[in-house]
Amino acid sequence: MNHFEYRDGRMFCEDVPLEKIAAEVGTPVYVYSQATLERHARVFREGVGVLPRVHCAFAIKANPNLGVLRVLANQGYGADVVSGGEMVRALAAGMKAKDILFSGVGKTGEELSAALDAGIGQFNLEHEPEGIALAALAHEKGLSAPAVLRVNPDVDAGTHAKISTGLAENKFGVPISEAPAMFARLAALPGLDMRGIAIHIGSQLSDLAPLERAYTRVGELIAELRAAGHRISRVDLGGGLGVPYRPGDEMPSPAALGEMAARVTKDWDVEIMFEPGRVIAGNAGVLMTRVIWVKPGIARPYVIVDAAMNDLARPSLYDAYHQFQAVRPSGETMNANIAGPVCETGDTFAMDRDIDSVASGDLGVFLTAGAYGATMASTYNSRSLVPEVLVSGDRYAIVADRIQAATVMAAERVPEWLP
Ligand SMILES: Cc1ncc(COP(=O)(O)O)c(C=O)c1O
Ligand SMILES: N[C@@H](CCCC[NH3+])C(=O)O
Repeated sequence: MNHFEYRDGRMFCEDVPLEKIAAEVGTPVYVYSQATLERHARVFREGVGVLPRVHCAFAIKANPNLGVLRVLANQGYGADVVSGGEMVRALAAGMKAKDILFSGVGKTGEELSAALDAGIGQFNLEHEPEGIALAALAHEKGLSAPAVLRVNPDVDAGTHAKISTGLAENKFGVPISEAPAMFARLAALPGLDMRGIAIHIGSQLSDLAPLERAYTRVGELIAELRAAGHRISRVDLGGGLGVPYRPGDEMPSPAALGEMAARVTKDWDVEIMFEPGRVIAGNAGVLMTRVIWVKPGIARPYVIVDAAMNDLARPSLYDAYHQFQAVRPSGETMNANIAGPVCETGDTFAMDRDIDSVASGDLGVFLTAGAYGATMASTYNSRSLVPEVLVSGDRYAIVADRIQAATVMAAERVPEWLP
């Protein structure tokens, strides 16, 4: 069931007309459906639930809003975090420290120390010096840090180059060929409790085959590590499942992922972690915007909307496609470019696209904006930071305020030596 649907010719999120949110909160604004978040969380958990021992940690970089995180915490999700800031959010949202795992190639000593103090459940080590530093910090505190080694399986995930993470040339993980010797050295350190292996080969994967190749390589590595006498109790299989952005896009389901993972891992006898991000949040949110002008262009008009690349960076960053729909469609269509007000030629959301006809003042939405949307927003061009709204049934709450340029400016100052 889709929780963004038209009723009487206008788009609703659950039982709230989007026009009401636009009138009361203004635009641009992100709108999330709690029911969709809950459904996605349940469907993913049930899909991978065919594995005997499995934990789900939401990759909170996809959507770190506190309200959204609370919904997922209530669904039993832990968190995959990549910074001290994300850890603080996960804890504030009610996720238990033991259900938090810490990924990322550049964890600082300060972040590692804070995570040890918080008692998080798993450190995903990205290279040996990081493991040595963590071991020393933990030993000093009289602790033993639960850790897994992230390996780079050198598998082409078949996704956009900028969101591919499992190729040898990418910065993530250690070469799988070097993993056995490195694992042995790390396991020998006091202060580290080396429990297993982690991988994550990329995001927006539309095919399970690269994941299956990567999992298979991990299976071979586990056998090798066990043969060398290591106890392997945990494997983190990362995230990456894609979502449909365009009408007709077909993506593997969580159930298909679960079936494949159960088959490949059947003899592993370990706890399995998953770190889904986009598949949980992507289609649970839209970015609502108002048309400012329809400006004539050479081949087709530019629909200038009040959202811009600073609010939703994916189209300008990855040429990503986000479907545009009018909140109150007239039934007519037009061929147009859609652009924002930012002073960059690349501040476009769509070029040469057939869309619902819109005119100045009309509302529209960019779909599938719940993941890597608001979280990547900035205040470029001194625009406000975009607000976020969570809908549940016929209620809505503003879960992130619009931060005005003046508020951002209040944190800046002119040095006293300047006249
Ligand atoms: C280590 C790690 N885990 C999980 C994710 C979440 O990925 P996705 O949103 O594609 O599920 C990412 C982002 O690609 C990541 O880097
Ligand atoms: N920001 C990317 C995903 C990055 C995944 C993080 N490892 C996107 O919008 O598609």
